[in-house]
Amino acid sequence: MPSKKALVRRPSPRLAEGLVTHIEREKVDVDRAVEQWEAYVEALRTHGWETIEVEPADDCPDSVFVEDTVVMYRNVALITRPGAESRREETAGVEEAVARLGCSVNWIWEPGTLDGGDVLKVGETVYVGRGGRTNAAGVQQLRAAFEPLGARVVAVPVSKVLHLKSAVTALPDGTVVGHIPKVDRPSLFPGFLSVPEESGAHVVLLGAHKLLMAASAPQTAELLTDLGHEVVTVDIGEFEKLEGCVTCLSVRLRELYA
Ligand SMILES: NC(=O)NCCC[C@H](N)C(=O)O
Repeated sequence: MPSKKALVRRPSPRLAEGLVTHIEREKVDVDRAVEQWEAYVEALRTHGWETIEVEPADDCPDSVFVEDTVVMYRNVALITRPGAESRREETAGVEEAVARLGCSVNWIWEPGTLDGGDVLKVGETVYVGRGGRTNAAGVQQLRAAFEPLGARVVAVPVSKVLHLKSAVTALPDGTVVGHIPKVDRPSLFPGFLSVPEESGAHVVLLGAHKLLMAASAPQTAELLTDLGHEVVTVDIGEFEKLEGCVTCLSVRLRELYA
């Protein structure tokens, strides 16, 4: 049976020092962030996901954004080489966690850089954002890792936001959702739905038509509910101050067989 496991990583006490690239820095309340993280993890559990905590990386301020350190395709875990040097030490603990789960492990190597936030899977299509964190060598290495497994890798430019998945994610039916002012080339996606809020572009598929979204996108939640989806919301305001989204706080492992 397909698995419903999700990797998560407890916030570092140094979270407030996390990187900020495209927005003004705002003070982060770490205690509040921990509460928000716990509620996020609880939402995953409530909707049927077994959460697995990666060993915390207290010296790495951005380590809670675990999605950036590994990309899954089938049972292969591609350990990334994050574009920001300050994030490179985050990968060791994640590598150990996925190896323990029985994944095959592969790596992005120098000179490649790639952040998991730049990778969006829609069926067998793997979109990869070529932007501030993922370089051309990273894209090539991702192709080399996943195309032999049947993936169709499509590279798309990202210039307006941190990661591809800060701009677009996908609904269960494959429709790509994005907030137009933040999307470089909406026409690259076969089915594109424009949403009214930037954080409305971030959905985590909890299963069937259930979507996890940030509480900061009420109009998009209404739009998607009206299209027959069930929307579950969480407040992740402290992580949004660091350019984090609902997607980046977990890595869903859907194709491991127990
Ligand atoms: N995949 C994501 O959306 N990751 C967010 C990473 C935020 C972190 N402050 C960073 O700049 O790397």
